[in-house]
Amino acid sequence: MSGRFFAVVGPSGVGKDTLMEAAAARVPGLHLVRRVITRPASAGGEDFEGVSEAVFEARVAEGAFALHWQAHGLRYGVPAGVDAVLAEGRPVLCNLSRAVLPEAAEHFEGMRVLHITARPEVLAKRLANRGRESAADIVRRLERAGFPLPGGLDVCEIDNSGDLDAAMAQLLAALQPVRA
Ligand SMILES: Nc1ncnc2c1ncn2[C@@H]1O[C@H](COP(=O)(O)OP(=O)(O)O)[C@@H](O)[C@H]1O
Ligand SMILES: O=P(O)(O)OC[C@H]1O[C@H](OP(=O)(O)OP(=O)(O)O)[C@H](O)[C@@H]1O
Repeated sequence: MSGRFFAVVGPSGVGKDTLMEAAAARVPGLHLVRRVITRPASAGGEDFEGVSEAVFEARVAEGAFALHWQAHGLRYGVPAGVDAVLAEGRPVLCNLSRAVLPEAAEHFEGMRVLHITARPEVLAKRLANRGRESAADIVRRLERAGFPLPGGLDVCEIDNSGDLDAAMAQLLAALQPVRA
């Protein structure tokens, strides 16, 4: 049986990458997607492949992505190799844009959305502490915080306003197979 694709979404600074890494350390076999991004490889944060616009465009043309989108002035791609990981029966976690969810649901059958949320003042503080973006970029990311989720999806809400362990418990529960 093929593994399940879990789309991790939510506003910038909410803790998506932190939770995904903690989950991978706890759940044997769980695969974290290494995204391709047109961001300098030195930017830090998640483990990703940093490429130029031209390289990204060439990858799109050769069908190297299962899914790709644009956000924050950057381009993001999910390598097509993720389909082989799912075919091995492994669960997959991937950080996606909320805007790309309808397309993702078409590609990944049985996809579950893990919607991570936190109070606005918590987001602002976390982004400032993370220090990866400029103040102007942080303002733009906070403006996007309330972006609504498209309807018709299988969504689990996970509140990460408080300590990480509380959100991890919710995340681990959401990864459990659905019982018939
Ligand atoms: N529950 C939490 N409590 C305190 N700090 C957190 C918590 N979750 C995440 N963080 C911190 O908030 C910042 C943003 O987290 P990150 O995982 O990069 O968010 P995202 O990937 O959603 O943008 C990071 O510095 C991270 O260490
Ligand atoms: O359409 P949205 O749901 O607002 O998402 C926009 C982008 O933000 C996140 O990227 P990234 O991981 O670079 O940013 P973040 O860590 O600050 O969330 C997410 O993976 C999308 O690529």
